[in-house]
Amino acid sequence: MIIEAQDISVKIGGRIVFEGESVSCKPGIMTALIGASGSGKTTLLHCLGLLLPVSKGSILINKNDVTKYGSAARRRFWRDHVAFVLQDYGIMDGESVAFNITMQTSVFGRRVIGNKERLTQSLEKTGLKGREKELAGHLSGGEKQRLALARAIYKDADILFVDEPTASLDATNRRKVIELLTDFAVRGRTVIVSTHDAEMIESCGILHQVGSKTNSITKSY
Ligand SMILES: Nc1ncnc2c1ncn2[C@@H]1O[C@H](COP(=O)(O)OP(=O)(O)OP(=O)(O)O)[C@@H](O)[C@H]1O
Repeated sequence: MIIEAQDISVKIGGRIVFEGESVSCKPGIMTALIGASGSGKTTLLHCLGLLLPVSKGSILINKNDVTKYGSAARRRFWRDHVAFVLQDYGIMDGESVAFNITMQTSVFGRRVIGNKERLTQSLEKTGLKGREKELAGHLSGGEKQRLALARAIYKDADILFVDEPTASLDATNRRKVIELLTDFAVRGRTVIVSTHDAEMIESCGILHQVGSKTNSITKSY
C-alpha cells in the first residue's frame, strides 16, 4: 500500500511541530524519517499511521484521501492492514510473551491460541524462543522492543510503522532487527521507520528529512 503525506502541518497546543511535509512511502522499499531530535519524526510517523490528526494537508492511502476517516474506519485500517512498533512498545506487562504476540486466548482465557507455526516463527526470528510463557513485564527494554516486532511479524501486516527500532539494542540485535525489517519490505510490505541509526538509514531506499523542506531522496540500487 502507498501511504502519502501531502503538504501536511501539525500544530499541538498552539505550537507548530512542522509545516508543509510531503512524503510518499511505497511498498517493497523502506522509508526512513530522519532529522534532528525534536524535528517531528515521531509526530510524522503517527500522522502517517492515522494515530494523530493533521492540522493542514492530507494523508492518502493508495491515492484515497483518508484525512477525514472517522474512528471506525481508522480502527478497520489498523486491524486489517497495520502493525505498529512504537516507542512505548505497546506491551501488556501482565500478560505472557505468547499472548502479547497472538493477542488471542481460549474462551476462558487460560490458553494462548493462534497460529502455532507463525508464533514459533516470530519467536525464533526475534530471539525470544523458549520465553513464550514468561510475563512480558519481566523482559528488558530491548527484549520488549523485539517482542513488539514479534507481534508485527506474527500479524504480517501490509504496512509497518516503526519508531526508533534499534534505539535500545546491542550491535547484534540491531543488525537482526534491520534484517527483519528489510525482509518485510522485500516481501512487498510498506515499512516506515523513524530513526537516527546510520546503519538503519543505510538500509532504507527512501530518505525523508523531517523539517528540512527538501524532497525525499529515493536511492537507486
Ligand atoms: N503530545 C504532544 N504535546 C506537546 N508537544 C508535543 C507532543 N508530541 C510532540 N510534541 C512536540 O513536537 C516536537 C517533535 O516531537 P517528536 O517526538 O515528533 O520529535 P522527534 O524528531 O521524533 O524527536 P526524537 O528524535 O528526540 O525522538 C517536539 O518539540 C515535541 O515536544
